[in-house]
Amino acid sequence: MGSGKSTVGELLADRLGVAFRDTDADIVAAEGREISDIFVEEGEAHFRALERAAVRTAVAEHTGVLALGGGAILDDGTRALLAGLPVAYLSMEVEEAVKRVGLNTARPLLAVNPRRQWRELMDARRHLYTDVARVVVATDDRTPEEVAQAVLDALELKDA
Ligand SMILES: Nc1ncnc2c1ncn2[C@@H]1O[C@H](COP(=O)(O)OP(=O)(O)O)[C@@H](O)[C@H]1O
Ligand SMILES: O=C(O)C1=C[C@@H](OP(=O)(O)O)[C@@H](O)[C@H](O)C1
Ligand SMILES: [Mg+2]
Repeated sequence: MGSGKSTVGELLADRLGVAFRDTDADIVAAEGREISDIFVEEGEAHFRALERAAVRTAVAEHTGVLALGGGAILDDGTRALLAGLPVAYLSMEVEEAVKRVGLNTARPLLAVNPRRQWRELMDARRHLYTDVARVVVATDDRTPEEVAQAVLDALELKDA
């Protein structure tokens, strides 16, 4: 959360001259309510199922850059959908995460004690990110434009 998937994904799509999609935005549009409302009203398991369906649809019908939510990799089915695709893991340290999204209530999983919650989430998730990703790009001391360039370089992609 907050590593820049949505921001950098859009920049990357511009650089590549392809379309951009974001599964969180797809879910909000399809459900007609915010992510935080889905978590509160129906819980995380339900959100992960909606997310899996959104990833399945996007992978099937979209050509371009796709940003996922940070917890998408927790779901076995979602990880299976990503197998073999050029997935980039945008990493950062906890202090940078707190600066970027620390008290942002749009992210329900960080709503209370963001530093501790972010550490706990990362302890549970780090190995899944590195398993699924083809490349890892550190974002801490880079602007979004620099991150996009680093992803292009790491995946050996060329500008449009
Ligand atoms: N490389 C960066 N440096 C500084 N701030 C960033 C960077 N990437 C993203 N941000 C900011 O961090 C916040 C979260 O970015 P976002 O793209 O929504 O992350 P994600 O989709 O991974 O949760 C936004 O306010 C965004 O402007
Ligand atoms: O890490 C997570 O579990 C989540 C990350 C969010 O997306 P971003 O990673 O784009 O913030 C969003 O899908 C939801 O709040 C849950
Ligand atoms: Mg996002």
